[in-house]
Amino acid sequence: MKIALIAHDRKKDDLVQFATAYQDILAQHDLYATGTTGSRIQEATGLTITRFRSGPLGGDQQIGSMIANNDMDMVFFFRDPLTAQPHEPDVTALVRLCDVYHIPLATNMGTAEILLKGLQKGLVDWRLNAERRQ
Ligand SMILES: O=C(CO)COP(=O)(O)O
Repeated sequence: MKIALIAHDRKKDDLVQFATAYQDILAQHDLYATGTTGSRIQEATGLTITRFRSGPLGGDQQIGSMIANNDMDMVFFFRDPLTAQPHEPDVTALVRLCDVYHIPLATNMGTAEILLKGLQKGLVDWRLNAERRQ
């Protein structure tokens, strides 16, 4: 499975904590992240992560491009609902593409835990068998 990990600045500690707690599961998958989030998780866990640009510099759009190419299976995007982002249109676009392509998306820790436990139990395997859409 290809999994994207993204967090806004005030949510990065949460995502690092999450990735640390579940690193054994995450290590079994191909991980992608926006620039700064990826660095933080790599430092904390040693997980191998393909890093894109920082979110405000296009990283959200790079991950969105993978989704549009049906090349991403799950997204953990810990958004900060209390801080305006300079690249808000990119944030909205990424969430929208997840909905367009039926990509499981967790935007907070509560959903993230359920999603990852579901992944571990094989509940998301339908993605691997699904017809590739273009
Ligand atoms: O801004 C982001 C998501 O919208 C995240 O980008 P960084 O991981 O580079 O901080």
